[in-house]
Amino acid sequence: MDDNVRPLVSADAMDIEERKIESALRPRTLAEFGGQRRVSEQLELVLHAARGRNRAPDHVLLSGPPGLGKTTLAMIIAAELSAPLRITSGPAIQHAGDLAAILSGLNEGEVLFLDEIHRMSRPAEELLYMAMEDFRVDVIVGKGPGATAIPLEIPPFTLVGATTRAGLLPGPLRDRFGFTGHLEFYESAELEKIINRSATLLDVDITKEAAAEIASRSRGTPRIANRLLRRVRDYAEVRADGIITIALSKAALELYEVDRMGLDRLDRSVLDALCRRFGGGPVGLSTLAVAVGEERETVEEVAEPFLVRSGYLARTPRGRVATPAAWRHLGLAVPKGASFADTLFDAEDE
Ligand SMILES: Nc1ncnc2c1ncn2[C@@H]1O[C@H](COP(=O)(O)OP(=O)(O)OP(=O)(O)O)[C@@H](O)[C@H]1O
Repeated sequence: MDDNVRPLVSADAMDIEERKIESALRPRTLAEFGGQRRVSEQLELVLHAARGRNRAPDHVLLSGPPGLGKTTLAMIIAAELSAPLRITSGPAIQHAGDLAAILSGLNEGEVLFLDEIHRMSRPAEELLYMAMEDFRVDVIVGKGPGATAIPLEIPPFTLVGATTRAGLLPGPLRDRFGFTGHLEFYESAELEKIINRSATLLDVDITKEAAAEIASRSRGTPRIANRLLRRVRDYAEVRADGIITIALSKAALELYEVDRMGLDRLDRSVLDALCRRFGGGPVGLSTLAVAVGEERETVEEVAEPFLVRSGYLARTPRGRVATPAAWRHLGLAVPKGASFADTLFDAEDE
């Protein structure tokens, strides 16, 4: 896929400057963390109780699509416990020894954030089971029949695991988390508040209607809301007087090809391939990913959750299927006798 076809939502397309701004916009406390009321309240309780007992809280698993606040919550957990935070990720831990080194370097009460925990190697995962439960790891010294396991004590710590694919975690690993929080997509009103907060931090003037317009195109995702706000701010500064009005937001978002339902180029190209090339499906995920020139994971983790939630795409045992709403969204006639069930949800009032 050529570079300017990269979706505005793709995390890897973010440059360093963007990451810095993203980090500056992160809420620092649970009180500042908007939305996810249930998870916030539950976490508040877990942390409060742990503080009262003066003990490290249970391990926490956070799951949900990208950009909903898992990293932010891990940082907040550490801050609320006044504990240092160590950050690593599943793909960075390919050998059990990598994990043993990290764990043995932890101090008492520290919070270890393990992002993309579902992508850790199997031997590392097994080592983690023991560390989570017994605060101990066995370090294997030597090879073959002469190898010996030397037990190593680890000070009590709290693991915060994050995953976009909770279903991929083996049961024994999932069971070792004392608290699991599933993050849901945000309501527009919640995103509007997040946009207003970010606008204040960025010192940008935005009208209430404009904040609502950006929120409604942000796919239920704060990261996207903040990113769209920054792009609209660029537009306002370059083409107008810096103030973000509703007309200006609409013009800017049109330029960035984010449509009124919040679909971007990647979403539309997935739907387009599904309808025009595969007659609405069913089609396998890998074939669909090749057709749009993206990684399978990008289609599955970035585009699909929103398309499914918005009622444009259905996952069936035989593959991905476009719903009637998808055909209509692309301005195409809904074919008669196609394989989808007409009872599938309809995203638009058309
Ligand atoms: N509840 C919230 N209130 C305000 N801002 C939020 C909230 N949740 C997330 N954000 C903002 O969205 C951005 C992305 O959040 P974060 O990095 O925590 O997401 P994530 O779920 O860890 O994503 P990934 O799975 O891609 O790592 C951050 O800049 C953060 O400021």
